[in-house]
Amino acid sequence: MAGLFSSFFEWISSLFFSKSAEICIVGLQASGKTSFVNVISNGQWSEDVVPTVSFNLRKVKKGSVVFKIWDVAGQPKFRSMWQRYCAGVDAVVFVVDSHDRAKLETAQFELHSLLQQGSLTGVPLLVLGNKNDLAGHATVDELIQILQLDTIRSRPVSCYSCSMKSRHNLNIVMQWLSERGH
Ligand SMILES: Nc1nc2c(ncn2[C@@H]2O[C@H](COP(=O)(O)OP(=O)(O)OP(=O)(O)O)[C@@H](O)[C@H]2O)c(=O)[nH]1
Ligand SMILES: [Mg+2]
Repeated sequence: MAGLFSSFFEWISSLFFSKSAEICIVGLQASGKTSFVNVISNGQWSEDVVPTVSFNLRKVKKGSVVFKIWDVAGQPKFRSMWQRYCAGVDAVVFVVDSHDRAKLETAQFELHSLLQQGSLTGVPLLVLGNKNDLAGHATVDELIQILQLDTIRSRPVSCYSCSMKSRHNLNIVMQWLSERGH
């Protein structure tokens, strides 16, 4: 009963005290960016996701935070667009397929090229090591090392291992993103 009452109270307060956060999601193709947006917006995970062309803009309300989310395509021909959508957002989410170890070096290169852009100065970064439901995925410690996350200065950086399929760690990811709301 107490739980029901507090959920009701949270729902009422979210109607009156909503915050907003603008998020840009980038990363190599097939890392799971669109899957992430699908799972957090309607709970649906699918094996058949159409590769994104250019970008999608979605609005998602979670608790008291309204997220404006740029889901930008990851194929090589679209990567030069990333910086345009990342400029001035409240957080950049960089998604990697932690099971596809052969692509981690390219992910490292693309991440650091993006962060060099002056328009992204100070923007918080969240790195998601997605697909941790697959055996042999890279751990957070491995991702920190291979993606050279410990060399990133002048911005908050966090890294979580997660799975859009099993939803592992999605609560903590959404908590991190909600803290970017204002
Ligand atoms: N096993 C597993 N597969 C996943 C997971 N997340 C996404 N996938 C699959 O990975 C494939 C690519 O997912 P997308 O969400 O389209 O990837 P994307 O990063 O949006 O790709 P682009 O739009 O081309 O940049 C799809 O077949 C998804 O079902 C996960 O957590 N585990
Ligand atoms: Mg996509």
